[in-house]
Amino acid sequence: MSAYVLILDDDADVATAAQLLLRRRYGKVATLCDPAGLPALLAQGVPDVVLLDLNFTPGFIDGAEGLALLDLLRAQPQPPAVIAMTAYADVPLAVEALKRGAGDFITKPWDNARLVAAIDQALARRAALRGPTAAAPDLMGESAAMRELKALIAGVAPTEANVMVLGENGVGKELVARAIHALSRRAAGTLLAVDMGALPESTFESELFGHRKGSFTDAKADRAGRFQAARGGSLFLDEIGNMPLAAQAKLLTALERREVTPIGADKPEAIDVRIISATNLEETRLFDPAVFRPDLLFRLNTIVIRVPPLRERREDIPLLLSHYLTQYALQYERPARNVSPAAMDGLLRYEWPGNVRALRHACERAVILGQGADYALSDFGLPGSGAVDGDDAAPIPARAAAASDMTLDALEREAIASALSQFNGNISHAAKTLGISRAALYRKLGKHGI
Ligand SMILES: Nc1ncnc2c1ncn2[C@@H]1O[C@H](COP(=O)(O)OP(=O)(O)OP(=O)(O)O)[C@@H](O)[C@H]1O
Repeated sequence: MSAYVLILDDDADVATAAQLLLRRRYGKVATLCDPAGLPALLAQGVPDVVLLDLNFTPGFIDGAEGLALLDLLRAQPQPPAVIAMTAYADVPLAVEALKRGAGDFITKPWDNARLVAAIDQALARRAALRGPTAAAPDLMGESAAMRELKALIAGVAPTEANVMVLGENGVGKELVARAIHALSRRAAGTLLAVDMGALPESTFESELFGHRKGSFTDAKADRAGRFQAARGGSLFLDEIGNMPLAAQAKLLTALERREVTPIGADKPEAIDVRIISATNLEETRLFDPAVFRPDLLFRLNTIVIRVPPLRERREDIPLLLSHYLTQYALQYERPARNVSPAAMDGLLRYEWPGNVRALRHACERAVILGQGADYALSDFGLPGSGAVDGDDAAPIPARAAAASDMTLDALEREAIASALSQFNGNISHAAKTLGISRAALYRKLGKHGI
């Protein structure tokens, strides 16, 4: 990650040890042993995090000089997060540092994992302070649940922690993954998405780890795997719960060693990716060792983000409706219309088993097929949403009749939308019904921007 960490310690050995530990993890790690050089260094750029030795001058252990440096750091226009270090487990001094604005403190000799965790947390807090609601602009919703989700994303994004996103079909897990990447220090790198459920076991290693020319019949040239292609960025492993156990073992080895060996290569290659994974598997299934290896789970779910289903944040429905109805009305050049009060009532009460994806498809359908002055509940074509009530206009027009003025492209969209809605957003079932592979369905979803 491209965070800038400064180690301010008069003991050059200590500073170097910390630098060696941290520079593999953070973009820039500088050391400074003479505090007189601090103003000049700050003039060149303020670090994100400073590890500040409080007992700075040898022989002086009251911490006065360290605290003065802390004040100087805190006085910067965009002050760094400061983690105070003390060799003496000097609690009063550490407390004084916390009072003066240090975010955390650790004692020397430090525990490596604790030090890294403290830096990650400091970075997360800084990001959260930048304002969680400004984060994740694509994720719409102002309900308490969505605000909490966005705050969590903003807090977690700048850390290097692997994140597992859980939630039902169509709740927005991929959007969450994209938001995490966009707000992370890897944002300048790529976010590469891999549908783990659609990856055939036979090509699993080649796809993920790459291969060398001639290593098998079809290996006509060297090929980088997804791990190499995402270097410096994030790898989004979608549908992780659908991975066969054998593939899980291979993925685990790569994550444990933090290196992959392309097929036919004699040397492993170090990996530099952050893993964001997602699944719609229920947690009871995910925690079943017969379904998912606990050791792999442990590697992937450092942070778990649960995306709540739409029925648990119904306040977001009007906003999402208005967004998608407007978007599709523009796209299909249809007039802007309101949702009738009765339709709104039905849409608010609907269970939305396919979540936001289903809502989006329902809006598209309503825009294409709706005939009344306002949108009626029946225009949204929700399975089991109940009868059309008094206020609402005509019954749902027959698809065949409406299809005559639709383009082939729009028909394809409509077929995909109704298959997804029929199976509550379940990609595997929808693909089966449409007679195409899951991978092909994903491509079509991308093509239609669904
Ligand atoms: N909060 C939201 N705001 C706006 N659009 C959303 C939101 N959540 C989901 N969507 C839209 O719903 C659709 C499904 O979202 P996404 O692909 O992220 O869901 P998912 O949980 O990854 O689905 P699946 O489990 O089926 O892969 C996308 O079109 C996405 O843009």
